[in-house]
Amino acid sequence: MKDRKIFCLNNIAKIGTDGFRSGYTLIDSIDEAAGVLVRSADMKEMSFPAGLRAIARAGAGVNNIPLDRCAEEGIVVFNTPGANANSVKELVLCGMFLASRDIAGGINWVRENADDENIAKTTEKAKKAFAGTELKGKTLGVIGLGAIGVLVANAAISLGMKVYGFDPYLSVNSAWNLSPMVIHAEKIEEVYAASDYITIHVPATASTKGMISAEAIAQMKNGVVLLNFARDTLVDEKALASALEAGMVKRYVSDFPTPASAHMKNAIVIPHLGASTEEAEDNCAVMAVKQLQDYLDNGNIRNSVNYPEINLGFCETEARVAILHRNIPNMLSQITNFFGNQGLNIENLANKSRGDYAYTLLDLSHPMPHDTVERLKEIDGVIRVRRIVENK
Ligand SMILES: NC(=O)c1ccc[n+]([C@@H]2O[C@H](COP(=O)([O-])OP(=O)(O)OC[C@H]3O[C@@H](n4cnc5c(N)ncnc54)[C@H](O)[C@@H]3O)[C@@H](O)[C@H]2O)c1
Ligand SMILES: O=C(O)CC[C@@H](O)C(=O)O
Repeated sequence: MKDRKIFCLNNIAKIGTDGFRSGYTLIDSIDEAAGVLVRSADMKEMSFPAGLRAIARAGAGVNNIPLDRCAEEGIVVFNTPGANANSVKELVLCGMFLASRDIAGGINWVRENADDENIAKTTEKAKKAFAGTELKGKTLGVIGLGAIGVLVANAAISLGMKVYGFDPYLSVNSAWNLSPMVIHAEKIEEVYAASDYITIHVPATASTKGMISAEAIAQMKNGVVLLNFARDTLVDEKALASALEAGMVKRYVSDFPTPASAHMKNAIVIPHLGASTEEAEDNCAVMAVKQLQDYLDNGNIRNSVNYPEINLGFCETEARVAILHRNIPNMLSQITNFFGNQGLNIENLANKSRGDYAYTLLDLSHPMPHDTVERLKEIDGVIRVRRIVENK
């Protein structure tokens, strides 16, 4: 097997990296890397070496990775959908509890009065300043019903809340997993109008940037609690700060400290702990490493965010070749003709597209001539060719 060098841009749980088979080595720089494992490190301005074939994000959000540039450079990007969803769900529930009574203020009060001999007595007088309300019977709006949103919605139902869910792109899997007690909001405005608590669980993209705008906040109930465990950029922080000052938004619970949110009145800001549990870190690392190895060793793509999924299992013929290319007419016939003209029979072939890009993975009856990769690269529209397996 060819040597496979992997660079970890963030700390990746050992149980994941222990899963690399022999032939893989962890290295200290990206320069020689065939694969990168990353969590939240910002890769948007990084330049990538010519030998880099894949980036595996141990987590859900991929707004730290330049997906289109990677596709253009023949770098397949993976994430690990759902692997940290339970961890985030638990922190969202915690956020709702923290917003419902001033638990943090109460804990601080106890610390500040730790030397008071009569603290047990003064507690009974002081505690009314930290009292609040229950979640049971209140209404929660969940925007984005993916891996996390579904778990949050279902848990809130168990807590006795009335739950509205909004997701115009709901997947079949989410629909299967969602409690039938969740009320289907056809418009986001229904969620704004009905909810005492609103939690957002959508990806950070150009279209979701600033979706919690002044206009959106104006449609929410006075005194709403807003929870953001998705990304800071989803919220217009200027509009939110004014709404918190005015009491229109009672509390903002966020997992994303920014210079603005860290100073906001009535904000509870957590240092990005959503995915920081042993279980989530292990799940993400194991999944990321499996997907990365399956791509590097077998050419199979699972859970990519910039190339289509393809799985041909293990190669059982003499050779396998992987071709990343543009999604334009005549690519497949040029590729199959190339092999046909050399008398090489294609035993298995998979071809799929995703947006502007496509992937062709094929198994051949006989070993390939040594110049196959270079000659395939000459076809207009081909981005990267890899000779994956030679079973001699
Ligand atoms: N705080 C953390 O540590 C942490 C951990 C994991 C994920 N996240 C963030 O949470 C996001 C969601 O994670 P997930 O695992 O649930 O992802 P997911 O892909 O499973 O779910 C996202 C859902 O949002 C929906 N959606 C997209 N655009 C929408 C819109 N405009 N309105 C309503 N719904 C919309 C999609 O249809 C999908 O169902 C991630 O993209 C990431 O940014 C944060
Ligand atoms: O890796 C982390 O700690 C956070 C990951 C989280 O934001 C995600 O999008 O999965």
